[in-house]
Amino acid sequence: DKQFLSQMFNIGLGNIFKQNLYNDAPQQNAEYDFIVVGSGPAGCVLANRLSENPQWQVYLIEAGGVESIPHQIPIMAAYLQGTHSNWGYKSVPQRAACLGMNNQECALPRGKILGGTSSINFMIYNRGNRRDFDRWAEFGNEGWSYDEVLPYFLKSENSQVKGLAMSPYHNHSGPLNVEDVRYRTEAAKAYVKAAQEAGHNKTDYNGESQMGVSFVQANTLKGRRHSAYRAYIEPIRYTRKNLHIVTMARVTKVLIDKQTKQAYGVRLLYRNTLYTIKARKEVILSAGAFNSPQLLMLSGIGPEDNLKGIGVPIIKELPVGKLLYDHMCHFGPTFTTNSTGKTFFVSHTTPGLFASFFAGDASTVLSSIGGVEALTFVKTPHSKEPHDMPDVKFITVAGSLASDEGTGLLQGANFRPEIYTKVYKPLNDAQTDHFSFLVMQFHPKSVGRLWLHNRNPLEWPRINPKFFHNSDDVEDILEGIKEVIRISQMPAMQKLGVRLHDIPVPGCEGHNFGSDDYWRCSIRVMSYTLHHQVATCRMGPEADNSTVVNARLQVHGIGRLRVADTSIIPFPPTCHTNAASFMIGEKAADMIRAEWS
Ligand SMILES: Cc1cc2nc3c(=O)[nH]c(=O)nc-3n(C[C@H](O)[C@H](O)[C@H](O)COP(=O)(O)OP(=O)(O)OC[C@H]3O[C@@H](n4cnc5c(N)ncnc54)[C@H](O)[C@@H]3O)c2cc1C
Repeated sequence: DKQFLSQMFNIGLGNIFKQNLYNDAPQQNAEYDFIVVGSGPAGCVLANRLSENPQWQVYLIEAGGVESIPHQIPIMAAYLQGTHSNWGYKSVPQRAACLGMNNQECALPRGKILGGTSSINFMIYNRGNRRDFDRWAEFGNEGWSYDEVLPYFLKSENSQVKGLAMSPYHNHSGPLNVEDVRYRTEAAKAYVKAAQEAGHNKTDYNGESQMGVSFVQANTLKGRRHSAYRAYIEPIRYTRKNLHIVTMARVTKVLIDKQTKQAYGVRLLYRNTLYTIKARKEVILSAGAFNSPQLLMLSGIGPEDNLKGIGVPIIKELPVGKLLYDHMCHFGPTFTTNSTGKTFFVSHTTPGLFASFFAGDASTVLSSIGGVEALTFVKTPHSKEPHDMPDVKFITVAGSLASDEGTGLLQGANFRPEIYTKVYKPLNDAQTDHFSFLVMQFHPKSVGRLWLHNRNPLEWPRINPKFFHNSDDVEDILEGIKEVIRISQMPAMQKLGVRLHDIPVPGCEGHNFGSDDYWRCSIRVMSYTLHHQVATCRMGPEADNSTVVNARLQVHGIGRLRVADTSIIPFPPTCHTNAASFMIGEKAADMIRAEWS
């Protein structure tokens, strides 16, 4: 069966064929109206919306390739991190977090593919708290309050979630599909009930209030991944003649006139040749929270000390990469039930399952979005946030690191093998039914940064998220873990015989299992980022020396250059970041259209 899985990975001939046939290979000194660098959600939206104007020639440049069969199968999400669709970044070794990872390096995957990270992510659709956006606006970003961004969330959404047909918070005619996950385990159903027994309301977390529990809303279409590529590019790729797309092409620099401080194009590496591509109107960086700042710095826009240190002439001094927020979580706790044989393990996969999936059956385990089933937004007792602002979230996941038997998830997250062999393999061996929680903190006090250690554009930026340098962040997650355990003791859970899986994680055996100190230790060992890096090109008024772009997403002091992706988000949001990236793309496209039309 494992062999069958690996064979599935190697299929994709149709895509390779398409990629060669429809690739708009660069021509030296070619000119377009807009150059969009990077095809994540923001880049795909921009490419689509700007090319709605037939007068405008748009060039979308993507460093990676195209989706193939495994990208479509939601349960395989974690495996995609082991493929070329992932840039494969790792943090510098951490001293206060990721202690369970090889060399204490946290894995920081990012999509390198047409569709960007939306083609390898876990497909959770989650927009954020009203107060997040109101805070962006209060920070000096005119036009970004909740009431002003909601129309752009709606514009992108095609909701098919049951019970939301009449909700003013949802649209049913946008390009990006949102639906329920049809495959649901008994444990998840019991959990949603138990959370309500514990006092958490059932809610639509993308609606009036986030607070409470809900089954997850997913970016899938009939049970298959619906990425930015599928939603915004595929439907127009072969028909819209003014949209030009090149894949496997890497932008190495933005070209900026030193006198006028105007961007006029990009340098592009394609099949070992460097090209100059020119923009008549604008260059838009949508290369993601690591690569947009990297490209700015390679182009002479960044902190003076860093650029001087690597010998890049400075065009504009700005605090690019000086801020980096992310959402850390604790992988666990895991709970067992008193049954066996129901939990999905990868060795249960059969060719028949794949056959029914591709025949259109969206109800099998293959449509489960990497095992994610329910979300609970919680304000813990020690939180000083307003009453409607959660500080932690619980992600209910079918199974655990045992589900893929120590393969995709373990390797993708860079966990040391003994984490699996000691803590999770016993669940495999006994085929014990179980489920887990990722307990995530929304508003960390720890702040990281990103910098370049040389000017080679093909090298990784250095990334130090400094997770848990402020131990208040650990305390928030500890509060969350205690609440999860309380919910597990509710009648609906007890009917399944739910109990805490109590094998201590390696490195924490010295603490009494279940004590606060045990969990504090476990939080630092089993730290697992949810990959919501933001603020590396922070949006805000120019007078604020922590910001890189203004509210129109224009780089301060540079003409014809914008950044539009999650790097502009000024504060850690109360959500996952994919939906926001679509919203940013929609809003950016509207602003650009208004300015150039
Ligand atoms: C494993 C994982 C799981 C996640 N799960 C979820 C989830 O379930 N729900 C959720 O809301 N969020 C999730 N996220 C986060 C979310 O997917 C991202 O925040 C979002 O997709 C970011 O979009 P973006 O447009 O900012 O950039 P990206 O999607 O990162 O896109 C950037 C694109 O630019 C390209 N690029 C970069 N540099 C260059 C260059 N020099 N030249 C050409 N192209 C370049 C990249 O290859 C990439 O395609 C997850 C992230 C990860 C990594």
